[in-house]
Amino acid sequence: MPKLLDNINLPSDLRELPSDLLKKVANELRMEVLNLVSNTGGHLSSSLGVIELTIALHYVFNTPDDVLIWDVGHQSYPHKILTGRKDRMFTIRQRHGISGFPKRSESLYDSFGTAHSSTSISAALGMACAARKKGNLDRKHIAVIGDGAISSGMAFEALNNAGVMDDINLLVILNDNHMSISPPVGALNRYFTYLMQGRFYAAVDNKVKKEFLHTNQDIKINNDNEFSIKNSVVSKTFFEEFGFNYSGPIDGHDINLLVSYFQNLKSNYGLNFLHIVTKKGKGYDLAEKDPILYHGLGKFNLQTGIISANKKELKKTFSQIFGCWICDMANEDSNLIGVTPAMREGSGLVDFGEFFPDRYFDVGISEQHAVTFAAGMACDDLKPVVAIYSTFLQRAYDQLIHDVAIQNLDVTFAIDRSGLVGADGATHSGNYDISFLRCIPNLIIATPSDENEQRLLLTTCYKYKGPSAVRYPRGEVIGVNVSIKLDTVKIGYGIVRRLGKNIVILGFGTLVNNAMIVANKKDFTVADMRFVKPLDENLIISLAKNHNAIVTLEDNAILGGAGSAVLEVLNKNNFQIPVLQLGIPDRFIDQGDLKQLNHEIGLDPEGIESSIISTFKNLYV
Ligand SMILES: Cc1ncc(C[n+]2csc(CCOP(=O)(O)OP(=O)(O)O)c2C)c(N)n1
Ligand SMILES: CC(=O)[C@@H](O)[C@H](O)COP(=O)(O)O
Ligand SMILES: [Mg+2]
Repeated sequence: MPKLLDNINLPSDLRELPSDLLKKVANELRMEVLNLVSNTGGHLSSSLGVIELTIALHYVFNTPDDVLIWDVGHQSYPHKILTGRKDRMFTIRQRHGISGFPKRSESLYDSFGTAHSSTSISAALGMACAARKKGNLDRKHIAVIGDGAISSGMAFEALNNAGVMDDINLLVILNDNHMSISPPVGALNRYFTYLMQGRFYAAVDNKVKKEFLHTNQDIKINNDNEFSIKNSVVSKTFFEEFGFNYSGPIDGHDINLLVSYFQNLKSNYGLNFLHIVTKKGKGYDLAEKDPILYHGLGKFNLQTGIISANKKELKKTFSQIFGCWICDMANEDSNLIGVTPAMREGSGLVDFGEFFPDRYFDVGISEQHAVTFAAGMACDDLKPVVAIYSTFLQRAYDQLIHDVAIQNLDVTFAIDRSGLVGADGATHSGNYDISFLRCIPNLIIATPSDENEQRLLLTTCYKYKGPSAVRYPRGEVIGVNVSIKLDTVKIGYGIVRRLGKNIVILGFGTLVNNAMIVANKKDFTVADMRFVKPLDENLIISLAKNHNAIVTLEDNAILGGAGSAVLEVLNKNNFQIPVLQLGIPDRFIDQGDLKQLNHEIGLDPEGIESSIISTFKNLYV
């Protein structure tokens, strides 16, 4: 059967259709996304939840002239399919393929690059101000933001700013699916439920209503599946108080309803806020039932869904090792507190949250708050561990310096996803943490080379009374035995893993294992430096004295990283020796398979060996 989607390559094609065919387009688009992600992997649940919204937006608004910004952007797959990329979607998240997030360089329809959350309202507001200045009063600026993303401070800063601006053509659409990656947290979420209670809305799928409200004890759904509303009157909403014209909540899966709302809003110049309710994973039963599992995933079989592999056969991940460690440490120390800014599953904190509910805090997408919140607890002798992705810690840099380090507070940062992350690409790479952390006084920085070292260094840093950070990469561990003890090592000391000759490789983090492969072949020396700060100066100088050249190796940006720290030590000691710095080159590295990326930037064993040979060919033969 010919599909409508076959003839839709751009939103202009969509706009040719009568509105009664849009439901059919939605069914086809949903199948297209499902088929795609089952073959490529990617962000599924969120994309399935915005099928009708995406179609209605492109149908009514004049994209790309009207600006459309997807917050986080992990839900942009249907948008990409409708905006000229349908035939290349099979390359999504792969090297040189389509990005998993909106990207300005990829399409005119991607008005703003997103991936880190809660930026959409600020960016849309900025563009709206620019349009006002240029006298372009027709352009609409639309920010689509989820109930998770809108809870972040940055979104509020933008709303606050927008609320006092005149002549701004801005539409904020809150896509409220009652989920972040994990179940929603925080009072704002409670407020959204309250809005649902107070503002009865027509024609919403009762299944959606019921599930949306199931956490709220006050709401009863009677026999004919309607609400008996306890607090049935909401006077002015929070968003109206901010100066927005609020409408909703409406059913975000009713495509005709969305179209009629958008047609009204299109001609309504000013600050508009539309609250829609959707279901994460909509239309794929398995994802509806378990939107967390189907949030971001690898390839899977559409019929059977994700089949969990035999756990014994799989290597653990560094996040799982952290998850075990924090439970063990919490058993030993009742002052330990675990904090996550909305990354419970990814950070390995599911068990900790279950076993220690009183000591577990998911603070929502609020990295800045997470860090200062931990600092506050540390003032009262609690021992917070902030589990955070390297890329998201960037958001909380000032809090780390101003609230933790200057006051020398005892906060441990468990920094996951350091180095390149693969399919999420440049926006999510943790390439900068060594560079941005090592200039902060008081802070200890550890770089474990394997899972046993990870546990040792986590315990060491945790027991240190002051700020500390342990960074480890995304994905599988190396495969060494892990001691179940909670042992510590001496802070600021590295260890020589292999004694060879001529050239010494000073390794930071898991790349030490690649260094060992090269060194075993070429008879070089390898030191696992363990700490970037304090750096083992004595070890560096003594190894420098006994070798002809030094190679530094790290999965951090080459600029300002651990290699630079080694150069500073040599310089301070007036030591002259050739040094080759190996690390992540000074450019943004887009998505791709991690192995392939490491090969491309010369950080796999072959690349390391060939860099050393070409640089030092005269020094070791
Ligand atoms: C600053 C930042 N912190 C954390 C994340 C990780 N993250 C990606 S999507 C997501 C949940 C977003 O929830 P919501 O906005 O409600 O969108 P939904 O997935 O429900 O559609 C989180 C926490 C991120 N992308 N950016
Ligand atoms: C969109 C987003 O920011 C997250 O979903 C992220 O993609 C998770 O990454 P991991 O798969 O590394 O947990
Ligand atoms: Mg959500």
